[in-house]
Amino acid sequence: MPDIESFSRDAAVLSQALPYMQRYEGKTVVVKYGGHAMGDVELGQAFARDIALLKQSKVNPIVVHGGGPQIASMLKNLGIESKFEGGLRVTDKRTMEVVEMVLAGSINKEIVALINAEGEWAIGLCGKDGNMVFAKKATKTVKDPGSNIERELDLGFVGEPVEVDRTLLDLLARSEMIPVIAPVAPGRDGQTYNINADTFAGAIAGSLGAKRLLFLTDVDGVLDANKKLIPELSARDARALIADGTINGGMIPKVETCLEALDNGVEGVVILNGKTPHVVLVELFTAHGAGTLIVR
Ligand SMILES: Nc1ncnc2c1ncn2[C@@H]1O[C@H](COP(=O)(O)OP(=O)(O)O)[C@@H](O)[C@H]1O
Ligand SMILES: CC(=O)N[C@@H](CCC(=O)OP(=O)(O)O)C(=O)O
Repeated sequence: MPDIESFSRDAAVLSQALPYMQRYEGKTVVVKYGGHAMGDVELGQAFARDIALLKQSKVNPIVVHGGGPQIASMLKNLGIESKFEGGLRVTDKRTMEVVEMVLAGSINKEIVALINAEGEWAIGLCGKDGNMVFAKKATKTVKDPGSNIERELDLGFVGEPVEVDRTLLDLLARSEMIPVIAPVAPGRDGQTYNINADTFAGAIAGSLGAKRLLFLTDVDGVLDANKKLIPELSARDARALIADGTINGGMIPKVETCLEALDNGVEGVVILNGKTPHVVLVELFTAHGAGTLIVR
Protein backbone atom coordinates (compact mmCIF):
# COMPACT_ATOMS: atom_id res chain seq x y z
CA MET A 1 0.00 0.00 0.00
CA PRO A 2 1.55 3.40 -0.95
CA ASP A 3 1.79 5.99 1.76
CA ILE A 4 -1.44 7.92 2.07
CA GLU A 5 0.10 11.31 1.31
CA SER A 6 1.58 10.36 -2.06
CA PHE A 7 -1.61 8.41 -2.84
CA SER A 8 -3.79 11.50 -2.32
CA ARG A 9 -1.32 13.64 -4.26
CA ASP A 10 -1.55 11.27 -7.25
CA ALA A 11 -5.35 11.19 -6.97
CA ALA A 12 -5.48 15.01 -6.92
CA VAL A 13 -3.29 15.24 -10.04
CA LEU A 14 -5.40 12.69 -11.92
CA SER A 15 -8.75 14.15 -10.95
CA GLN A 16 -7.52 17.54 -12.12
CA ALA A 17 -6.04 16.26 -15.39
CA LEU A 18 -8.91 14.08 -16.60
CA PRO A 19 -11.48 16.86 -17.21
CA TYR A 20 -8.81 18.81 -19.12
CA MET A 21 -8.00 15.75 -21.22
CA GLN A 22 -11.69 15.55 -22.15
CA ARG A 23 -11.75 19.26 -22.96
CA TYR A 24 -9.01 18.79 -25.56
CA GLU A 25 -10.28 15.50 -27.02
CA GLY A 26 -10.55 15.78 -30.80
CA LYS A 27 -9.12 19.32 -30.73
CA THR A 28 -6.07 20.59 -32.59
CA VAL A 29 -3.10 21.87 -30.60
CA VAL A 30 -0.23 23.38 -32.60
CA VAL A 31 3.08 23.36 -30.72
CA LYS A 32 5.89 25.58 -31.97
CA TYR A 33 9.16 24.07 -30.77
CA GLY A 34 11.83 26.77 -30.95
CA GLY A 35 15.51 26.20 -31.59
CA HIS A 36 16.43 27.65 -28.17
CA ALA A 37 14.30 25.00 -26.46
CA MET A 38 16.22 22.19 -28.23
CA GLY A 39 19.68 20.79 -27.58
CA ASP A 40 19.31 18.93 -24.29
CA VAL A 41 18.73 15.19 -24.80
CA GLU A 42 16.50 14.64 -21.77
CA LEU A 43 14.45 17.74 -22.47
CA GLY A 44 13.96 16.61 -26.06
CA GLN A 45 12.75 13.22 -24.85
CA ALA A 46 10.36 14.87 -22.36
CA PHE A 47 9.00 17.04 -25.19
CA ALA A 48 8.51 14.01 -27.46
CA ARG A 49 6.79 12.14 -24.63
CA ASP A 50 4.34 15.02 -24.12
CA ILE A 51 3.49 15.07 -27.83
CA ALA A 52 3.02 11.27 -27.82
CA LEU A 53 0.78 11.48 -24.75
CA LEU A 54 -1.36 14.16 -26.41
CA LYS A 55 -1.96 11.86 -29.38
CA GLN A 56 -2.72 8.96 -27.02
CA SER A 57 -5.21 11.25 -25.22
CA LYS A 58 -7.00 11.75 -28.57
CA VAL A 59 -5.77 15.32 -28.98
CA ASN A 60 -4.55 16.27 -32.47
CA PRO A 61 -1.00 17.60 -31.91
CA ILE A 62 0.87 19.31 -34.74
CA VAL A 63 4.52 20.25 -34.21
CA VAL A 64 6.04 23.19 -36.08
CA HIS A 65 9.72 23.59 -35.27
CA GLY A 66 12.38 26.25 -35.61
CA GLY A 67 16.14 25.85 -35.47
CA GLY A 68 17.66 29.34 -35.66
CA PRO A 69 20.71 28.55 -33.45
CA GLN A 70 21.33 25.26 -35.31
CA ILE A 71 21.23 27.05 -38.69
CA ALA A 72 23.65 29.64 -37.31
CA SER A 73 26.17 26.99 -36.25
CA MET A 74 25.99 25.15 -39.60
CA LEU A 75 26.47 28.44 -41.48
CA LYS A 76 29.47 29.17 -39.25
CA ASN A 77 30.97 25.73 -39.98
CA LEU A 78 30.60 26.43 -43.69
CA GLY A 79 32.11 29.90 -43.36
CA ILE A 80 28.88 31.68 -44.37
CA GLU A 81 28.01 34.85 -42.49
CA SER A 82 24.68 35.00 -40.54
CA LYS A 83 22.92 38.32 -40.88
CA PHE A 84 19.59 39.40 -39.36
CA GLU A 85 17.43 42.41 -40.20
CA GLY A 86 14.23 43.15 -38.28
CA GLY A 87 14.58 39.77 -36.49
CA LEU A 88 14.67 37.79 -39.77
CA ARG A 89 17.61 35.97 -41.33
CA VAL A 90 18.78 37.58 -44.56
CA THR A 91 18.65 34.55 -46.85
CA ASP A 92 20.65 34.37 -50.09
CA LYS A 93 20.68 31.30 -52.36
CA ARG A 94 23.46 29.47 -50.46
CA THR A 95 21.95 30.30 -47.07
CA MET A 96 18.59 29.01 -48.29
CA GLU A 97 20.17 25.67 -49.18
CA VAL A 98 21.65 25.41 -45.68
CA VAL A 99 18.38 26.49 -44.02
CA GLU A 100 16.43 23.82 -45.91
CA MET A 101 19.05 21.17 -45.15
CA VAL A 102 19.10 21.95 -41.42
CA LEU A 103 15.38 22.60 -40.89
CA ALA A 104 13.68 20.12 -43.24
CA GLY A 105 16.59 17.66 -42.95
CA SER A 106 18.43 17.06 -39.70
CA ILE A 107 16.27 18.87 -37.12
CA ASN A 108 13.00 17.65 -38.61
CA LYS A 109 14.13 14.03 -38.61
CA GLU A 110 15.57 14.27 -35.09
CA ILE A 111 12.19 15.35 -33.74
CA VAL A 112 10.42 12.64 -35.76
CA ALA A 113 12.80 10.03 -34.32
CA LEU A 114 12.27 11.27 -30.75
CA ILE A 115 8.48 11.01 -31.06
CA ASN A 116 8.72 7.61 -32.76
CA ALA A 117 10.91 6.40 -29.89
CA GLU A 118 7.90 7.08 -27.66
CA GLY A 119 5.94 4.51 -29.67
CA GLU A 120 4.11 6.97 -31.94
CA TRP A 121 4.08 7.56 -35.70
CA ALA A 122 5.51 10.96 -36.49
CA ILE A 123 5.90 12.13 -40.07
CA GLY A 124 8.34 14.88 -41.08
CA LEU A 125 7.09 17.48 -43.53
CA CYS A 126 7.67 21.01 -44.75
CA GLY A 127 5.37 23.44 -46.51
CA LYS A 128 6.19 21.77 -49.84
CA ASP A 129 4.60 18.45 -48.88
CA GLY A 130 1.04 17.97 -50.03
CA ASN A 131 1.02 21.58 -51.31
CA MET A 132 0.50 22.52 -47.66
CA VAL A 133 1.88 26.07 -47.59
CA PHE A 134 2.73 28.55 -50.34
CA ALA A 135 4.78 31.62 -49.53
CA LYS A 136 5.68 34.87 -51.20
CA LYS A 137 8.75 37.02 -50.78
CA ALA A 138 8.43 38.85 -47.46
CA THR A 139 8.09 42.60 -47.50
CA LYS A 140 9.28 44.36 -44.40
CA THR A 141 10.11 47.94 -43.60
CA VAL A 142 12.15 49.23 -40.65
CA LYS A 143 13.03 52.57 -39.12
CA ASP A 144 16.69 52.93 -38.20
CA PRO A 145 17.37 54.06 -34.60
CA GLY A 146 17.08 57.83 -34.29
CA SER A 147 15.43 58.15 -37.68
CA ASN A 148 11.81 58.46 -38.69
CA ILE A 149 12.40 57.38 -42.25
CA GLU A 150 11.09 53.95 -43.22
CA ARG A 151 13.36 51.76 -45.29
CA GLU A 152 12.30 48.67 -47.20
CA LEU A 153 14.37 45.56 -46.46
CA ASP A 154 15.48 43.08 -49.09
CA LEU A 155 15.74 39.84 -47.13
CA GLY A 156 16.35 37.61 -50.15
CA PHE A 157 14.51 34.31 -49.91
CA VAL A 158 12.63 35.10 -46.71
CA GLY A 159 8.98 34.32 -47.21
CA GLU A 160 5.62 34.88 -45.60
CA PRO A 161 2.87 32.28 -45.85
CA VAL A 162 0.07 33.32 -48.19
CA GLU A 163 -1.87 30.09 -48.77
CA VAL A 164 -2.37 27.14 -46.42
CA ASP A 165 -4.11 24.03 -47.74
CA ARG A 166 -5.31 21.88 -44.87
CA THR A 167 -6.05 18.73 -46.92
CA LEU A 168 -2.97 16.80 -45.79
CA LEU A 169 -3.24 17.94 -42.17
CA ASP A 170 -6.93 16.94 -42.03
CA LEU A 171 -6.01 13.54 -43.42
CA LEU A 172 -3.26 13.08 -40.82
CA ALA A 173 -5.58 14.19 -38.00
CA ARG A 174 -7.79 11.20 -38.79
CA SER A 175 -4.78 8.86 -38.81
CA GLU A 176 -2.17 7.60 -36.35
CA MET A 177 0.35 10.11 -37.71
CA ILE A 178 1.69 13.17 -35.92
CA PRO A 179 2.89 15.89 -38.34
CA VAL A 180 6.23 17.55 -37.59
CA ILE A 181 6.63 20.53 -39.91
CA ALA A 182 9.68 22.60 -40.91
CA PRO A 183 9.04 26.27 -41.82
CA VAL A 184 10.21 26.04 -45.43
CA ALA A 185 7.74 26.58 -48.26
CA PRO A 186 7.66 27.07 -52.02
CA GLY A 187 6.45 30.18 -53.80
CA ARG A 188 4.24 30.16 -56.87
CA ASP A 189 7.38 31.60 -58.52
CA GLY A 190 9.15 28.24 -58.09
CA GLN A 191 11.56 29.52 -55.40
CA THR A 192 11.98 28.00 -51.94
CA TYR A 193 11.44 30.39 -49.01
CA ASN A 194 12.71 30.53 -45.43
CA ILE A 195 9.89 31.46 -43.07
CA ASN A 196 10.20 32.50 -39.42
CA ALA A 197 8.95 29.48 -37.47
CA ASP A 198 6.60 31.53 -35.25
CA THR A 199 4.94 33.06 -38.32
CA PHE A 200 4.67 29.64 -39.94
CA ALA A 201 3.11 28.07 -36.80
CA GLY A 202 0.64 30.97 -36.59
CA ALA A 203 -0.44 30.42 -40.20
CA ILE A 204 -0.94 26.66 -39.67
CA ALA A 205 -2.87 27.17 -36.41
CA GLY A 206 -5.02 29.89 -37.99
CA SER A 207 -5.94 27.80 -41.00
CA LEU A 208 -7.02 24.92 -38.74
CA GLY A 209 -8.84 27.11 -36.19
CA ALA A 210 -6.69 25.39 -33.54
CA LYS A 211 -7.90 25.30 -29.94
CA ARG A 212 -4.43 26.16 -28.71
CA LEU A 213 -1.17 27.41 -30.20
CA LEU A 214 1.77 26.90 -27.84
CA PHE A 215 5.08 28.70 -28.33
CA LEU A 216 7.99 26.96 -26.57
CA THR A 217 10.76 29.49 -26.03
CA ASP A 218 13.53 30.13 -23.48
CA VAL A 219 11.67 32.32 -20.96
CA ASP A 220 8.73 31.42 -18.69
CA GLY A 221 6.32 33.55 -20.72
CA VAL A 222 5.67 37.28 -21.05
CA LEU A 223 7.30 39.07 -18.13
CA ASP A 224 6.13 42.39 -16.68
CA ALA A 225 8.39 45.40 -15.97
CA ASN A 226 9.48 43.71 -12.68
CA LYS A 227 10.36 40.49 -14.59
CA LYS A 228 7.38 38.68 -13.06
CA LEU A 229 5.44 36.21 -15.19
CA ILE A 230 2.08 37.46 -16.50
CA PRO A 231 -0.22 34.37 -16.42
CA GLU A 232 -2.95 35.81 -18.67
CA LEU A 233 -2.88 38.72 -21.08
CA SER A 234 -5.63 40.27 -23.20
CA ALA A 235 -4.82 41.37 -26.74
CA ARG A 236 -5.33 44.97 -25.61
CA ASP A 237 -2.88 44.70 -22.70
CA ALA A 238 -0.34 42.94 -24.93
CA ARG A 239 -0.44 45.89 -27.36
CA ALA A 240 0.05 48.32 -24.46
CA LEU A 241 3.10 46.37 -23.22
CA ILE A 242 4.63 46.51 -26.71
CA ALA A 243 3.94 50.25 -26.92
CA ASP A 244 5.58 51.00 -23.52
CA GLY A 245 8.62 48.80 -24.28
CA THR A 246 8.01 46.11 -21.61
CA ILE A 247 7.72 43.63 -24.45
CA ASN A 248 10.73 44.08 -26.71
CA GLY A 249 13.24 42.27 -28.95
CA GLY A 250 12.28 38.79 -30.15
CA MET A 251 9.16 38.86 -27.97
CA ILE A 252 7.56 41.56 -30.17
CA PRO A 253 7.13 39.45 -33.35
CA LYS A 254 6.14 36.47 -31.17
CA VAL A 255 3.34 38.38 -29.42
CA GLU A 256 2.29 39.97 -32.73
CA THR A 257 2.02 36.49 -34.24
CA CYS A 258 -0.11 35.47 -31.23
CA LEU A 259 -2.47 38.39 -31.82
CA GLU A 260 -2.76 37.60 -35.53
CA ALA A 261 -3.47 33.93 -34.76
CA LEU A 262 -6.27 34.99 -32.39
CA ASP A 263 -7.71 37.23 -35.12
CA ASN A 264 -7.55 34.25 -37.49
CA GLY A 265 -9.68 32.04 -35.22
CA VAL A 266 -7.24 30.34 -32.84
CA GLU A 267 -8.96 30.11 -29.44
CA GLY A 268 -5.96 30.69 -27.18
CA VAL A 269 -2.23 31.18 -27.58
CA VAL A 270 0.34 30.42 -24.87
CA ILE A 271 4.00 31.42 -24.57
CA LEU A 272 5.91 28.89 -22.42
CA ASN A 273 9.39 27.93 -21.31
CA GLY A 274 10.49 24.99 -23.45
CA LYS A 275 13.35 24.39 -21.02
CA THR A 276 10.92 23.26 -18.33
CA PRO A 277 10.39 19.49 -18.68
CA HIS A 278 6.82 18.46 -19.58
CA VAL A 279 5.68 22.07 -19.84
CA VAL A 280 3.20 21.12 -22.62
CA LEU A 281 1.33 18.64 -20.39
CA VAL A 282 1.31 21.00 -17.41
CA GLU A 283 -0.06 23.81 -19.58
CA LEU A 284 -2.84 21.79 -21.14
CA PHE A 285 -3.86 19.44 -18.34
CA THR A 286 -3.66 21.49 -15.12
CA ALA A 287 -5.83 24.31 -13.78
CA HIS A 288 -2.89 26.64 -13.15
CA GLY A 289 -1.21 25.97 -16.53
CA ALA A 290 2.22 27.36 -17.30
CA GLY A 291 3.42 30.42 -19.14
CA THR A 292 1.32 33.31 -20.46
CA LEU A 293 -2.08 32.67 -22.01
CA ILE A 294 -3.02 35.37 -24.50
CA VAL A 295 -6.71 35.64 -25.27
CA ARG A 296 -8.86 37.94 -27.34
N1 LIG B 1 8.43 41.26 -21.72
C1 LIG B 1 9.18 40.20 -22.06
N2 LIG B 1 8.94 38.99 -21.49
C2 LIG B 1 9.69 37.91 -21.81
N3 LIG B 1 10.71 37.93 -22.71
C3 LIG B 1 10.99 39.09 -23.33
C4 LIG B 1 10.22 40.27 -23.04
N4 LIG B 1 10.72 41.26 -23.81
C5 LIG B 1 11.73 40.74 -24.52
N5 LIG B 1 11.90 39.44 -24.26
C6 LIG B 1 12.94 38.58 -24.89
O1 LIG B 1 12.33 37.74 -25.87
C7 LIG B 1 13.07 36.52 -25.94
C8 LIG B 1 12.23 35.44 -26.65
O2 LIG B 1 12.17 35.74 -28.03
P1 LIG B 1 13.11 34.94 -29.08
O3 LIG B 1 14.53 34.97 -28.60
O4 LIG B 1 12.84 35.48 -30.44
O5 LIG B 1 12.51 33.47 -28.91
P2 LIG B 1 12.67 32.14 -29.83
O6 LIG B 1 14.06 32.15 -30.40
O7 LIG B 1 12.43 31.05 -28.83
O8 LIG B 1 11.59 32.21 -30.87
C9 LIG B 1 13.40 36.25 -24.49
O9 LIG B 1 14.53 35.41 -24.34
C10 LIG B 1 13.66 37.65 -23.92
O10 LIG B 1 15.02 37.98 -23.98
C1 LIG C 1 13.33 34.08 -41.85
C2 LIG C 1 13.93 33.48 -40.62
O1 LIG C 1 14.52 34.18 -39.82
N1 LIG C 1 13.80 32.15 -40.48
C3 LIG C 1 14.33 31.43 -39.35
C4 LIG C 1 13.71 30.04 -39.39
C5 LIG C 1 14.02 29.22 -38.16
C6 LIG C 1 13.37 29.80 -36.90
O2 LIG C 1 12.50 30.65 -36.89
O3 LIG C 1 13.86 29.18 -35.74
P1 LIG C 1 13.61 29.62 -34.21
O4 LIG C 1 12.16 29.45 -33.90
O5 LIG C 1 14.48 28.64 -33.48
O6 LIG C 1 14.07 31.04 -34.03
C7 LIG C 1 15.87 31.34 -39.43
O7 LIG C 1 16.43 31.27 -40.54
O8 LIG C 1 16.50 31.31 -38.36
